[in-house]
Amino acid sequence: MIKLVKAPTLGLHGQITVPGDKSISHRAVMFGAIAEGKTIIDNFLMSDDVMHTIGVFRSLGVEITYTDTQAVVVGKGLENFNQPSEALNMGNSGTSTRLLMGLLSKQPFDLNIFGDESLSKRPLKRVTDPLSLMQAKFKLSDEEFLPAIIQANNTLTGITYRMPVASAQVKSAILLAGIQADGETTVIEELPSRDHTERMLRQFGGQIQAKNGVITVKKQPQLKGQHVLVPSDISSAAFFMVAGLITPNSNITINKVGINPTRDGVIKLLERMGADIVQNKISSEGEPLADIKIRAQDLQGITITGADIPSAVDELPILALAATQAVGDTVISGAEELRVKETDRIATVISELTKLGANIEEKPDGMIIHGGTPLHAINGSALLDSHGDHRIGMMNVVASLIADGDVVLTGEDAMSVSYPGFVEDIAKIMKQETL
Ligand SMILES: O=C(O)C1=C[C@@H](OP(=O)(O)O)[C@@H](O)[C@H](O)C1
Ligand SMILES: C=C(OP(=O)(O)O)C(=O)O
Repeated sequence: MIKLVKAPTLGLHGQITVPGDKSISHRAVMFGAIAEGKTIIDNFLMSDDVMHTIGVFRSLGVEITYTDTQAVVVGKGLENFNQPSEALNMGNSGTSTRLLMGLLSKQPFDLNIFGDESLSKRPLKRVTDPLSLMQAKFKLSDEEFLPAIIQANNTLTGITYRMPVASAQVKSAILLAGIQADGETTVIEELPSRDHTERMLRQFGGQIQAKNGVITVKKQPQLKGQHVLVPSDISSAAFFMVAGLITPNSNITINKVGINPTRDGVIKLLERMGADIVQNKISSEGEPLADIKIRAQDLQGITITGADIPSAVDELPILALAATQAVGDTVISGAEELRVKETDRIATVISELTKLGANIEEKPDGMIIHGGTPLHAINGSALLDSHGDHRIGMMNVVASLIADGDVVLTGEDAMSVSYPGFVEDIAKIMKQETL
């Protein structure tokens, strides 16, 4: 349990560099492991989720070493993994689970996989349905959940698959099987989801075609180890963007954030709410980067619909907090995917923010946030809970910056799933009133 503190009246100030991108760090380890030779990954995210991806490949015999911000993977190729002696632990990580169900769907031995309580409630048929059409074989608990077995298999065949949900994890699982399959594999997306898998496959020397939501891969010749520079994670930066906007008198810069257009929905949505966000672009060979400048500002309520969700899917909790401070209502619809994340994020956002006086109506596919509520611990004190969900934990920490009364947070350990050191980094930009 930790005591949370209100920001000083002088606001939040200074520069902050958030850790490396989680989605890209997972993928860099995966591509590094199946490539030939060494992959060096800089600004690597050393978080609980990514450690589970590392753990899986170590169990498969891949040599991986790391320091604070760099990882080195000595690739083995797809056909030389060792049979692990134990079940593979995916921890809390949906990305590890779903991508690896595709990547490891053509191994000569069974792979037992399991995860924590939250991950064991998250749906997997969305990946096993298309992968089974490709002739991969799985056994799921209750035909949907972990623990599961990725069964031994020596054939994969390409398919054409129209995505029923916008999900980069499903798309990536199919593409990672597609690069080992006979024939062509095509994924058709209605709405664009994050394209880090496609970009990284190209960087590792692979061939992929992607145009207007139609993405095609074939069996690849041996990929080659690379030097990967991971951008700072926009999903982590989002907590600082909203903290800077809603905490009076703030003025902060968030350094070298990844602004891939399939991920920058949080910036677009905050701009629609009236935020003036300065993006100083930095030239880079890989993913696009920018320093982002934020000042405290008044915001207006907006309407967020299904088409807005994929590029901001993990940022909806912190956007909901921003909406509690906006003038007017913010209506979020088409966001049913939030119900199958680490928690039901529609329910947990509402349960936590209402403890601080927010006025939010629950809808099956979203919420209506009635803005303009000064946040305060009801009856003077509030016990917030991360519910084991890193993004709910971090939303609570940011909410406490503007909340009156005594606020404490339980389940703070969850934040290390994507951002170890988040509370310490928030403390760094709290300018002391005596300065
Ligand atoms: O591919 C990825 O790295 C991710 C995709 C998204 O999940 P879905 O594919 O389920 O939308 C996102 O919520 C998750 O945090 C990371
Ligand atoms: C949903 C998330 O991750 P994952 O699906 O990898 O557990 C997230 O990071 O918010």
